[in-house]
Amino acid sequence: MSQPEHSPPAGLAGDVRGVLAITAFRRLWSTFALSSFGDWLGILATTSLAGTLATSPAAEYLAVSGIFILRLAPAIVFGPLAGALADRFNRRTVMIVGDGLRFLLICTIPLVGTLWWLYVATLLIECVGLFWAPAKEAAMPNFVPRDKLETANQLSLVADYGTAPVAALLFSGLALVNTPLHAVMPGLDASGDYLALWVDALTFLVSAVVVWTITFPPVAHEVSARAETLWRTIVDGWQFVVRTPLVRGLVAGMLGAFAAGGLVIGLAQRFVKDLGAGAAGYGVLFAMVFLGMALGMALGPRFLAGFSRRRLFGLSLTVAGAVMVVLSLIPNIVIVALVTVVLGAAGGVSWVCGYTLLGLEVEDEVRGRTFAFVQSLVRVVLVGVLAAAPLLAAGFDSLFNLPFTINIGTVSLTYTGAMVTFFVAGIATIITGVLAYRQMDDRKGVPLLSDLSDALRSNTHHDGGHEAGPHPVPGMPGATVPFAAPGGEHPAYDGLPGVFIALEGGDGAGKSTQGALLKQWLESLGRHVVVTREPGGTDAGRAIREIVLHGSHISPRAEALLYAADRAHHVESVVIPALHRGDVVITDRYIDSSVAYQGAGRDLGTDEVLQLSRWATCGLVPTLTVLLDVTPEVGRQRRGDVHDRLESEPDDFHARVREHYLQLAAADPGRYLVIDAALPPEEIHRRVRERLTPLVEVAP
Ligand SMILES: Nc1ncnc2c1ncn2[C@@H]1O[C@H](COP(=O)(O)OP(=O)(O)OP(=O)(O)O)[C@@H](O)[C@H]1O
Ligand SMILES: Cc1cn([C@H]2C[C@H](O)[C@@H](COP(=O)(O)O)O2)c(=O)[nH]c1=O
Repeated sequence: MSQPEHSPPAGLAGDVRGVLAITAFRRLWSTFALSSFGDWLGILATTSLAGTLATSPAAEYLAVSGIFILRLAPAIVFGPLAGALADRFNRRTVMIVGDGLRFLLICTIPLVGTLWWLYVATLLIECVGLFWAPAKEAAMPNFVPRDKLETANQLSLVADYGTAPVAALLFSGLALVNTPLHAVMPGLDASGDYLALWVDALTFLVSAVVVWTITFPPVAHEVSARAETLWRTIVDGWQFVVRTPLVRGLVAGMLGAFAAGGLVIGLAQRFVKDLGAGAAGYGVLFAMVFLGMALGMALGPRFLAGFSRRRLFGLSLTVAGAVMVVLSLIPNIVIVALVTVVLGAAGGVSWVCGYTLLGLEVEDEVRGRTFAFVQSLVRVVLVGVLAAAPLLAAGFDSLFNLPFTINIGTVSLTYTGAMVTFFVAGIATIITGVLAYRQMDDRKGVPLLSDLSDALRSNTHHDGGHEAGPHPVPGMPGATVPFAAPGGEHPAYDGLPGVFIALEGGDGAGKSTQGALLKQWLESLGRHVVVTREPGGTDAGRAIREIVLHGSHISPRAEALLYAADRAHHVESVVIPALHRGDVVITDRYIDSSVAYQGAGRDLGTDEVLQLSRWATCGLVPTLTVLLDVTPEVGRQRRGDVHDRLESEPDDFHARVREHYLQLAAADPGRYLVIDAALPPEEIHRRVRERLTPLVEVAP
């Protein structure tokens, strides 16, 4: 994987520069932009040409819709097949051949110049695009580090949709310059469609050449994948989506989002007309949706940088649904226009989160198939919704005898079938969002509102700066710790106002349960509390968590280093800022987990592992560590059937872990509270409170 050639500054612009500094990605991205631009220009030129080539006004309407149907239909029929094939072939080759074929096919349209060939060529171009798109989507995550994938996805979406207005402007410009050109070049038609098609073809040729210059990172599975049967590959891809709860939730959520979006698009014209706003209002509404989407995609993930992406996905969907309900209930064009920005923003956030999560959570081997399934299903849903929306609205009109007007004082509100459809779709989207949230939640036990406010506060802290500057850390060139901490071994940690509590113990000991109870209690005392965890308290940490807990085999030393890496980033970006604000930080696991699990459990040496974590954290030590002492048998019973990599270790591994935890606590009783985890949760909580009361009461 290529690395950035220089260290970029922080912030959105910095992130974007950081990703674009990866030369191979920059080139790949330029091909995305070129191909998308070509697609938009192609849509405009082919639909316009279809209208021109039709022989009557009625035929004109059918000819134009025929182009749209032909653009959507191949995905429904061939989408999964194309995705499976894209996974089996070299992605670079698929992209070069795909762009080359599209160049040739587009050239044939003005050369043949008939409506039937326009249809055939459109169908073939779309079929080629079906192979190109999953190859592109599946290749991209291999070009950027995992923590930059979200920014890369945002850039990819900009390439996908930001090129649409540019193509539209160029299309209009080409129509203008076509008039003098047409006089001297008889091969061009009078309307400028052929000229647009020639330019369109050129974009695909350039894109093919650019892809040809890019070296793709090697993909381990390519050779073995070729040995599988095609049918097996398709079935595996489909089963992967259906059987993996996270991906299932993600795909269902994304389809819900598209269904809602399709419904808004399908009924927007009618809805605006019902509001008495006409074509101008329609234009404004569209502009607002796109403005909102752009804002949501660009700013949402940044504004909530520390917030779980899985939670954000479900949450943004739910917000989108709620906004649709508001839209349906307040039929006033000004309010609708404003609220539509929020709808677009929520849709944009869920879209970028969904794509990022698919890129992160789906293994490279089946990623192409998964993206292809999603893309095909999205199209099926869009076609269905676009067809059903007017029927539904008309059905509601006759069922409820609409329109119906309510007069509230001087305000009169008129409800139509379009609004009832929006209302129903909004409720359905809320349900989808809530289900996706519940199925994908990776912060169970952490209340949503406080999680959100923690993320917002951390963000404000990062972006807003603070009075004391960051401290350079001796021995770590370039690293800084913003402030001093209580109980730290490093002088930079002296005097941090917060309280740092670590919850430790074997798997299933009840740490999350106690963390949630503790937070509730501390908040009732008026303290601000940050509940976090290791591994996975940050975005980068969540990616590390996937590798260490759910990935394939990794060597014990690599595992120890990954936990240390997660910890280093967690401490610097979440724990220290919160302690500086004077918050109480409760972390579910910290250094002792590494010492017990990797040092004793994996037998890597407890001293070495401790040194590694001390270095990673610049010696930040918790104010108090609560050790919930659980036997391997009880822990196993509580965990049930689901086991991650560490949990699947045999009981003697967990016995070594437990033994070492107890040794650590015995060596420093002043800093540990050991509690029998078999006690009832309320009793454990009472004991923790008793010990913590003096610590949290003296603090501000
Ligand atoms: N004191 C207790 N007595 C009995 N059951 C408990 C107790 N505390 C928690 N449990 C139950 O045990 C299970 C594991 O609890 P919890 O998720 O809080 O543990 P954990 O240590 O955070 O787990 P892990 O480390 O595996 O993530 C849950 O079903 C929870 O309801
Ligand atoms: C921090 C840390 C964790 N582990 C292990 C311990 C658990 O099996 C998992 C974390 O899962 P949980 O559900 O969040 O308890 O990872 C470890 O081996 N080393 C560590 O440093």
